[in-house]
Amino acid sequence: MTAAHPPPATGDYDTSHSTAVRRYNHTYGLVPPAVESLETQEARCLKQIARREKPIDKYLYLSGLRNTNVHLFYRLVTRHLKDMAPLIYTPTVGEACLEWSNNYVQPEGMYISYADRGHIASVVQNWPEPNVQITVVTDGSRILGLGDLGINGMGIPVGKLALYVACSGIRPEATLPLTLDLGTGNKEYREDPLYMGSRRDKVTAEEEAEFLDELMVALTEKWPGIVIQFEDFKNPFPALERYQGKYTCFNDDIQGTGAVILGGIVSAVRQSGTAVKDQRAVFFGAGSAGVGVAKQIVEYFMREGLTEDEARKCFWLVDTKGLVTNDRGDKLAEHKVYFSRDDNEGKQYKTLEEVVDHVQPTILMGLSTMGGAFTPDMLTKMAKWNDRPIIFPLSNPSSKSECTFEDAIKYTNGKCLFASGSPFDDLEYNGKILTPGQGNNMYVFPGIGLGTILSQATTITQTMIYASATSLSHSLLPNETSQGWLYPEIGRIRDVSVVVAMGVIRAAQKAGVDREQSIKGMGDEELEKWVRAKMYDPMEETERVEKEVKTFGMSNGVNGTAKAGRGSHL
Ligand SMILES: NC(=O)C1=CN([C@@H]2O[C@H](COP(=O)(O)OP(=O)(O)OC[C@H]3O[C@@H](n4cnc5c(N)ncnc54)[C@H](OP(=O)(O)O)[C@@H]3O)[C@@H](O)[C@H]2O)C=CC1
Ligand SMILES: CC(=O)C(=O)O
Ligand SMILES: [Mg+2]
Repeated sequence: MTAAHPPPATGDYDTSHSTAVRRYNHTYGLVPPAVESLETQEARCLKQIARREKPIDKYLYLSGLRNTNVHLFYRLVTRHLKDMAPLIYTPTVGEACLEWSNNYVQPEGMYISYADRGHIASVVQNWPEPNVQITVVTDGSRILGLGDLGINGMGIPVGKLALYVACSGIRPEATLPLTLDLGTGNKEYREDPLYMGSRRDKVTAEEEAEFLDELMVALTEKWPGIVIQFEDFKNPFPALERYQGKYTCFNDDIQGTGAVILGGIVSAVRQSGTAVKDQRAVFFGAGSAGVGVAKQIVEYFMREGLTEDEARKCFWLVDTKGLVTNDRGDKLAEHKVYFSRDDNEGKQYKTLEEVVDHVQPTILMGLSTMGGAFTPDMLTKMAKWNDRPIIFPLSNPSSKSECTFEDAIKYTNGKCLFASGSPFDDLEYNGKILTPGQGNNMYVFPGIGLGTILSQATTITQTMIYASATSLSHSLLPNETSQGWLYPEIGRIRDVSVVVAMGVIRAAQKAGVDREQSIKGMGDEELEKWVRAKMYDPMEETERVEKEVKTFGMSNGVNGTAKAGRGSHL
């Protein structure tokens, strides 16, 4: 009998590993003989990506890479984030979700069905990784602006967690993409023979609540301290309310988006030249993101000296029925009530156009899922009423953006302060290259997660979320600020995540929800060093494994039974 040894993990097939590591990991002979430099590996990957024309094919290639050579995948993504983010995240992840069941090759994460209620804990036990630190969970019911995609929404937890690893250095094996199969209202999918979820209608809100209660217990019993990020639920407010003081969790669409847009608005308001008290914000979309963003900005306006009522009155929210007012005649969803207007003098404004004309806003915010809703006429008027109109079409993916960067620039004569949810290319205007901001929660959630994990926070407080926004706004470099950018260069996102994580850690300490004792007395410089040292760096992985084998290989023999390749966790 030969001694049993664990099967190789995906990182073990890395062609950058030396012969000694391959022998140690029992992968010798299972990969081509050349021991390759990172540059050679990268050149091959870039060549393979370049020869695929469609973004979805590039996405599928990258998924394959992640599943067969995880560290190489992250080396590529971290070194080329500006080019890779649109392929592994929005907009391409939207297409990947739409076609998830058609393109299925491997699981990518965990699926838990409504039929599993009563024994969710035993399903969770099947996840092979012992040290999960963070999960992104969706029920697939509002995937980007694409509607209810059921379990095809798995692309979102997978994509968000890939950004956690690439942007804030959580180790890949410490992440759990989780999709809840609670039925779907998507009839087309239910009737599609290739759809891989349950073919039942979506469970009721009460059934979902009961299911989530059991899930939260199961997750935290298996992995105490796990950070739970709720993502792309159609109605996420009840769960946030139920769990936010009890578990280490947050809702990315309400709170992460609120924070990232607040981070950008602080600079935009400053550059607009209009005082906070004179800002008038029309929000197209009064859902989780719209209300989440508006609430964060209210808090900012209050810190700038407005009373809560004055701050609240700076917002006009528009949904499918028009301007949200007290006397509209329908029963308002609870989350809309706070912003409902009482100064419309009985008149109802049914369309965005009417509201825009009525309010003459300084800020036009789009979180509506309605691509193209900001018309040339509205954009032109925004430029007529304001020196620097703030135009944020934030819906994802690109096809749902309320306007393009090109149109915003064209119809405001280059005057607007712009950020979109999905990326747009730079463009030349009047001989100048203009760079659009990307107001996407990807600038904050990696830092929120990292800061929460590192401080071992028991809950994620509102002050931690607010700190992520202010830290983001302080993370711009002088050359970025001087060009009028609202968000930092995307390629610097690892550094930005460190700044955000530090802000979150400090806020956790201040709120008294932190448990990591060793960093309590650290100054900022020492803390930053400590945070950076805790981050997974795919560029150092080959060397780290090499060292590990040298150390442990000596005691275990070249074909030792211990396994190299798994890093120590954060
Ligand atoms: N940039 C970023 O980081 C983020 C962007 N988003 C994007 O924001 C969008 C909305 O997300 P979320 O708030 O969670 O979704 P919700 O479903 O919670 O909200 C959508 C809102 O838009 C309104 N709406 C939908 N269709 C129309 C229409 N035809 N006319 C007027 N209003 C309409 C809805 O009205 P009603 O209430 O009447 O149904 C609702 O208020 C998505 O595209 C998502 O991708 C979300 C999170 C982060
Ligand atoms: C970015 C994001 O979270 C969304 O569009 O839902
Ligand atoms: Mg989302």
